[in-house]
Amino acid sequence: MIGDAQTITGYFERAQVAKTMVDDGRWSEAGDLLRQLLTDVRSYKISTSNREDVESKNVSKLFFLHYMSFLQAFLKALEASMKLVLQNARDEDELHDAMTRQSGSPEPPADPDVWSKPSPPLPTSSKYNAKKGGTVPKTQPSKSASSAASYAPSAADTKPANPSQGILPPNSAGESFDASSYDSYIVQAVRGTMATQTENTMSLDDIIGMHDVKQVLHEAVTLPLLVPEFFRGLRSPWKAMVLAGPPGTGKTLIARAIASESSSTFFTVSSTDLSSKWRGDSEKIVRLLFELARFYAPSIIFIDEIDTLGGQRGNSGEHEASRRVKSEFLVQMDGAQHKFDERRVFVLAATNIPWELDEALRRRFEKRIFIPLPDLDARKKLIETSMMGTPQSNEINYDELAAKTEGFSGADVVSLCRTAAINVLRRYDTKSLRGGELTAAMESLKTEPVRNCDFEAALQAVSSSVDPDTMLKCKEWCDSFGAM
Ligand SMILES: Nc1ncnc2c1ncn2[C@@H]1O[C@H](COP(=O)(O)OP(=O)(O)OP(=O)(O)O)[C@@H](O)[C@H]1O
Repeated sequence: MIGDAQTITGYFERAQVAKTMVDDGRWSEAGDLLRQLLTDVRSYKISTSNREDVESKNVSKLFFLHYMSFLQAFLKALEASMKLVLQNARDEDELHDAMTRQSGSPEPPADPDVWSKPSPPLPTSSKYNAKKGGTVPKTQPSKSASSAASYAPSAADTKPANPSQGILPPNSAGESFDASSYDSYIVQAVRGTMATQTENTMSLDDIIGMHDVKQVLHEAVTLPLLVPEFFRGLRSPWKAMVLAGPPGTGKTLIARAIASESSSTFFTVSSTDLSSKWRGDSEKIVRLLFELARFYAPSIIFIDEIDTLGGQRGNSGEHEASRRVKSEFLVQMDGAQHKFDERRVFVLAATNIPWELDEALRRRFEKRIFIPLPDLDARKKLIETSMMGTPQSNEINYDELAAKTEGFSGADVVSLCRTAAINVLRRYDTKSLRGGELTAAMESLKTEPVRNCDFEAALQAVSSSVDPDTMLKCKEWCDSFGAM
């Protein structure tokens, strides 16, 4: 048993070392260590030499199995996350190499700040959703599309006839997008990061509260698709809307829900990505984003943190590159609003600091809506919904709990419930349990109801993440410029 325990502890220590390597960006070393560790874990056999009797053998076996399965799951998760990070790092390198080759010289950035601050890794997977009247097939990037060659055109093949081939799926009419005026790495960038589409089956009913916002979105996005003949002339549908409110109030959630409910293609992009990721190519990316949105219409382009893109123009701190991206964005918004009425593109943006918005951009968002913190009813419903499926005691008074969470955002309320659900564990001394005892205790804890005391403890640990001053400023901006 002692030998087994020592070996297992050793595995944990090596796994921790591998994780540190991943955190430090030492991918290759971490990969080697993980591979070796996995081999060792798989081939490890429990020793029986130091077992005295059958009972102790069984206990140690259970203990062993419990930890081995935990360790294997941990290693697998670590390996998967490392692969993802590696892929992102490789994509960024290839993208950068391709751009350098393209321009013929290695950078000297005109905008050093923009170049030197890398954005966090962007999502790489992207799937196309079912659209009205047909299903857009999921993209299966071809071998060449996903390889370095697709990012970095070779001398012999600088520009393929249609770089979207193998990268972009046909639209619902079966047409292929002609991306011949774009380099394939730009198409890949938009396809892989900005054109990520929702696969969710969310509905507006999943959003708690926000009745007015849901109504406006229903009128602006869903109804014009269902009864286009009504939305003519003076009734032509709204084209752009900005949601302003504190963090964690469900702005992103509502964007996803309306895209899903209206069966629209969903493009989601953070403006930080646009303004800093691909210096010099950002304008092209914005252009392609809008072109693709029209091609796969009906579409919703969701821009998170629009303030980053649409900050006050002419500010001394504003970089030339950011200015160009913003100008392109304004041009594209106008294009989306006038020329392609039959190809519905709805631009939805979100911000926590609306007062930072450029005036020109603000005007283009015809609807400017304040997303408040959830009220008492909404908080109660959020608690009830979050707790659904988790055993809970009848003693819990949701009205009282809702009253105690005044000032919480929706995300804070969800966090409170999660903390309370986990607090069940703290009522028991699981630290002293081992092997079969621990397994049995955990099994019975699954059905142990969450009690008032768990919520009380959670309320000590979780508080509102919203700064009241920022929230007030947000509300004041909406009172001055808002339009429901
Ligand atoms: N009205 C709501 N209905 C249901 N869940 C909500 C609601 N508001 C917040 N939540 C919960 O909070 C989480 C965070 O919400 P979301 O990311 O949409 O907020 P956000 O306003 O976009 O935040 P940020 O400004 O930080 O991007 C959601 O995943 C959900 O669990």
